[in-house]
Amino acid sequence: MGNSNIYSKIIYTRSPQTELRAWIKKYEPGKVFLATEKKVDEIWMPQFDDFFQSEGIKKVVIPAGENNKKLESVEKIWKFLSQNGADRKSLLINIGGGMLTDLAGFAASTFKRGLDFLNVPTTLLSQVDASVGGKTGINFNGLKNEVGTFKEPVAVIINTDFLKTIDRENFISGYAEMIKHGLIKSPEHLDELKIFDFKNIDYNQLQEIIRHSVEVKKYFVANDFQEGGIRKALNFGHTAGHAFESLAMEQNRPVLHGYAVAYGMITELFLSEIKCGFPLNEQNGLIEWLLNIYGKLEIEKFDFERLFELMTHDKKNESGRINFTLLPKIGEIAINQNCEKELIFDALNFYKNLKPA
Ligand SMILES: NC(=O)c1ccc[n+]([C@@H]2O[C@H](COP(=O)([O-])OP(=O)(O)OC[C@H]3O[C@@H](n4cnc5c(N)ncnc54)[C@H](O)[C@@H]3O)[C@@H](O)[C@H]2O)c1
Ligand SMILES: O=C(O)C(=O)C[C@@H](O)[C@H](O)[C@H](O)COP(=O)(O)O
Ligand SMILES: [Zn+2]
Repeated sequence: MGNSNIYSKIIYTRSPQTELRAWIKKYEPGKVFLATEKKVDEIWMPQFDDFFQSEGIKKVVIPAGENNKKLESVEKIWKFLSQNGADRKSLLINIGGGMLTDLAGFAASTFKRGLDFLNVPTTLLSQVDASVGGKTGINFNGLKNEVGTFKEPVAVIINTDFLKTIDRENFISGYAEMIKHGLIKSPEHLDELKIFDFKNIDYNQLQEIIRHSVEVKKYFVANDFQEGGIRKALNFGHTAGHAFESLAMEQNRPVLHGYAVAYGMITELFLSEIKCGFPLNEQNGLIEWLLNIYGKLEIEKFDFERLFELMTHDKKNESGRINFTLLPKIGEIAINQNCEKELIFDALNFYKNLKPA
């Protein structure tokens, strides 16, 4: 497993065009390209179109939404790059949420075996998590991120102004990954999240909190780029969370990724108490808080087999065993926690019986 101590340059700015101009200058004229998605294109690109046109940058636009994080969309980007003469020394600028940065990062990292890409994340979730750390990928066969690569963007340009146009659901979806960062590494970060007023957002304060979250992500990425060990911390809540997300998708009642992670964290806090002695009083308080923000995905007993089956595809599994990342306490992780089917069913039953807030 390759470890890496290098990571992309992360730039916080309220003037993304200035930063972009400096990056574009590093590449040959005509060899810089732009990928975005429909909604971001409509809301934000009118402010960028003149700039990109003046730099001679061509754009490909993908339909918005998680169901477009798929092979056909990758092909669309590959074709665009191919038809416009992209080569190994080219740069692809990705502007969008996590769907787009995962997808276009994957397209860039595989086209001609990999060209540079730069992420400009436009959702909270992509600013604190998806655009950073080099996991790229697409969903395949009903499974989350089933095909992907590890390749870091050359830079990530974070501008909190983009967050002024995202809706409340997408804001709190991103918030779940921040809560995860607090739980796995930083009680201080968790405390600031508990008191942050996200009904009345102070964008300067938000930028600082985003920075704290990104620091947690960077720590694990820098120490274990290809997830051989401690990077699995960043997957807390995701073994169950991805199963909930896939189940909801196949039952035509999709949930946002961060919501699924919140449901997954509730389930895995239960397992954390049983397997690692996570304090019960704190577990109760956290679950109540999460239920209050995220509500519940209602599940039935007959869903348990399917959820378990989905978990058997988790990327942390080894030798047919389902491995969770669990917490002995806030800020401490225990990776590779193998749980048997019976215990997983107990956890699902615990989740099922919770009363929505
Ligand atoms: N690579 C990683 O490490 C990593 C980490 C976490 C999540 N992810 C992935 O990220 C994806 C979720 O990302 P997401 O939550 O950003 O979803 P998303 O990209 O689908 O964006 C959410 C919604 O917000 C819209 N949107 C984007 N920017 C906007 C803006 N500035 N204003 C208004 N609307 C805007 C989009 O069109 C979409 O409707 C999932 O596929 C998840 O698996 C990847
Ligand atoms: O960066 C990581 O490592 C993560 O696990 C971050 C997660 O929030 C993210 O959802 C990631 O895409 C999940 O990866 P996967 O390997 O479980 O598909
Ligand atoms: Zn996630």
